[in-house]
Amino acid sequence: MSKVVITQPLHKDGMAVLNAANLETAVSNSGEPKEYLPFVKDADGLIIRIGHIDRATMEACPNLKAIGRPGVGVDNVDVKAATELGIPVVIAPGANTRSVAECAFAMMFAAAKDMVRADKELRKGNWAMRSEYKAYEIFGKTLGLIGYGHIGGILAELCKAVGMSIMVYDPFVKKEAVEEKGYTYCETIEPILVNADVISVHVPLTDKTRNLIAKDELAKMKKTAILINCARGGIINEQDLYNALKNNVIQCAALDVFDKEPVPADDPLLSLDNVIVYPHMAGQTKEAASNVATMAAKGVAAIIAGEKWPYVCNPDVYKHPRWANK
Ligand SMILES: NC(=O)c1ccc[n+]([C@@H]2O[C@H](COP(=O)([O-])OP(=O)(O)OC[C@H]3O[C@@H](n4cnc5c(N)ncnc54)[C@H](O)[C@@H]3O)[C@@H](O)[C@H]2O)c1
Ligand SMILES: O=C(O)[C@H](O)[C@H](O)COP(=O)(O)O
Repeated sequence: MSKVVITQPLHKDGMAVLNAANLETAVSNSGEPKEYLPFVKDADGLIIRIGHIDRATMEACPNLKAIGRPGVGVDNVDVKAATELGIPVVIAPGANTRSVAECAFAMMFAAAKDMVRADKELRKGNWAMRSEYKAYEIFGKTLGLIGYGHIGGILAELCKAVGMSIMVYDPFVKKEAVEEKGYTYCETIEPILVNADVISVHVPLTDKTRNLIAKDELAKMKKTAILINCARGGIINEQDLYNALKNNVIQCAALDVFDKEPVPADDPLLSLDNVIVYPHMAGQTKEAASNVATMAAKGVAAIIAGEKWPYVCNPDVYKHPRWANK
C-alpha cells in the first residue's frame, strides 16, 4: 500500500480523496524536516502545509514520488531539487483565489474605515475618539496591484465594482490584457507607489520579489496609503514597514503573512495600532480549504498512480528519466 504523509491535518475532503485512492495516510504534525522525516522516509507522497522541504529531505526519501501543496505558494519547497529528482510539485491554482481576493478586499475596507482601531477603543469605553479616526471613502480611489495573476485579477474586478480605478504592475502579463479591462498598465512599480491609495501585493515570494517593497518604496507612497499583503512575508521588508507605520509615512498596513509564522507575540509590528493582522488565513475559508485539499490530494494520488498530473509548478519534471516511459 502506498503512503502519503501530511504535515498538518488536511481538510476532510482531501483526506477522502486519499482514502478513496487506497493510500495509507499519516500526519506528522510538524513541517520541520527533522521532525517529519521519520514519517516520510518510506513514503510515496508528502503534502506539506506550514514548514518546508529541502533537497536533503527529498534525497532521504527514496520512494518519494509527489509533493503536494494545498495552495499556490511554493516558496517552502526546493522546486529545483524536486525537478532534478523527478518529483512533481502539485499546486492548487485557482482553488483559493476568490477567498484571498475577498480577504484583501475586506482588509481594504477595514483599513479605510479605521475599523479595527475603533472597535478596540470602543470596547475600552472610548466613544469620544469617533471624531479622530482616519476613515475615508473607497469610491473614486485608486488600487495599485502588484501582481496580476489569479488573485490580483479577481481583486481588480471587486474593486472596479465599488468605483475604484485600477493600476497594474506585472511585467509578465500583456499590456493589452490589462488595458482591455479598463485598467492602467504600469511598466514599473513607480507610478503605483506614487499614485495609488491602496496597494495590494499578489506576487510569489522569489529571489526577485524579496524586499520588493522596502524603505525607498514606502517613502514614495501617499501619507494616506493603505498597504495590503496577502501574498507572503518577505516581499515587504518588515523592519522598514514597522518604521514607516510608526512614523506615519503611510496610514495603515493589513497583513495576512509574515516573515516568521506563527508571528511571535512580541513582534514589534503587533504593538502598532495602524496595522491590521490576520493569521495567514486569507485562504482558510471553508470553500477554499476544501478546494485546495481536494486538488492537492487528487494530484498526489494521480502521480503516485503513475499519471502525469497537469497542475504542477514544475512541468519540466516530466522530462526526467523517471517519467520516460509514462
Ligand atoms: N495568504 C494566503 O493564504 C495565500 C493564498 C494563496 C496565495 N497566496 C500567495 O499569493 C501569491 C499569488 O497567488 P496567485 O494565485 O494570484 O498566483 P498567480 O501565479 O496566479 O499570480 C502571481 C502573479 O505575480 C506575477 N509576478 C511574478 N513575479 C513578479 C514580479 N517580480 N513583479 C510583479 N509581478 C510578478 C506573475 O506574473 C503572476 O501574474 C502566491 O504566490 C502565494 O504566495 C497566499
Ligand atoms: O499559497 C497559498 O495558497 C497559501 O498561502 C498557503 O497554501 C496556505 O497554506 P496552509 O498553511 O494553510 O496549508
